[in-house]
Amino acid sequence: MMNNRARDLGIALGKASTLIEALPWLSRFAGSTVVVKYGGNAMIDAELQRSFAADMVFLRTVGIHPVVVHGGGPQISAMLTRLGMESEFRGGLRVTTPESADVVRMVLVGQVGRQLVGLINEHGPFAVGMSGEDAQLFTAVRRHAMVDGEPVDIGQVGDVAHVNPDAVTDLIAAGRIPVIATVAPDADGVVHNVNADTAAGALAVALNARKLIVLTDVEGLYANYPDPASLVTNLTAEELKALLPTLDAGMAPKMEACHRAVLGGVPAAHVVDGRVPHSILLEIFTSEGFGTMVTP
Ligand SMILES: Nc1ncnc2c1ncn2[C@@H]1O[C@H](COP(=O)(O)OP(=O)(O)O)[C@@H](O)[C@H]1O
Ligand SMILES: CC(=O)N[C@@H](CCC(=O)OP(=O)(O)O)C(=O)O
Repeated sequence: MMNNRARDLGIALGKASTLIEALPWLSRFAGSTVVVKYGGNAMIDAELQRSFAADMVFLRTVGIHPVVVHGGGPQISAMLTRLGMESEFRGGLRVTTPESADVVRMVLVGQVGRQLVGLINEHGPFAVGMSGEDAQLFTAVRRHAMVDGEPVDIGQVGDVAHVNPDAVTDLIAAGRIPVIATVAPDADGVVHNVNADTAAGALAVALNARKLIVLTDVEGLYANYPDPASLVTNLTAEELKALLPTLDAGMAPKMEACHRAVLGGVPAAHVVDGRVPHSILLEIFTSEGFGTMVTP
């Protein structure tokens, strides 16, 4: 039987080797911007939210610039239910009336965004919440959902037509962590509901990010969903392009965002399991990486 001293030494050596394994990644990514999309389904547990906040502060402390784009789909649906309103999705996107657009904005900006800002700021004066409306961060253009190959009108739902990166880079230069809610005005000032994966992909391109990391509630992309043996660890943009039309509602916007990011010059886009505490750190600072990685 192993004595306690030998066991403690083994644990200590394991910790030291984890730290030393991080060294090349720490120097490689210092000074770069990483866009992290934090999905509403990965936010359900308070402990996970706290570890997510600590991870963002960890990245900032080692000289990486994290930019958080958050979702909140389940939280919007819960609020709509409380208000006696229906949630309807077409092609993975929420059908958004002027009334539900108000609720989307209230929940993303006033509830989910505030919560994340508060958790990050338990560590110091770092996080600043904003939405696509602030400093003209995003200009939206109305989009349709694709259902059975046909475009369907789903109301006030937008894609990102234009990004003002200064709105974010000014905050980064001041040492802040931007926490972004994805509602955005169109050219006429009408606020649109933008899917958070979509917005994160567009923002990663506009910021010349080193990585886009999408945190969700599944290990990564399954080629043959839901067979866990079909987890795809790496794929190129071209391989992904072939898969996109086959993907179901939840995964489609994420993989489209990864595709848009790498085609737009982001060197790597990842989908990782937000249910695993510190999965972002495992992805960035270990040689094996974590989840699914898309490269150009
Ligand atoms: N091919 C696939 N691989 C992995 N997950 C998939 C796939 N197709 C559909 N999904 C579903 O997508 C979900 C993630 O999307 P979603 O629920 O919108 O999460 P989020 O709130 O993080 O944006 C997974 O929980 C899974 O049920
Ligand atoms: C147009 C559209 O569908 N918008 C999303 C915005 C929030 C989101 O994307 O949240 P998750 O990342 O948690 O799914 C919605 O209304 O649910």
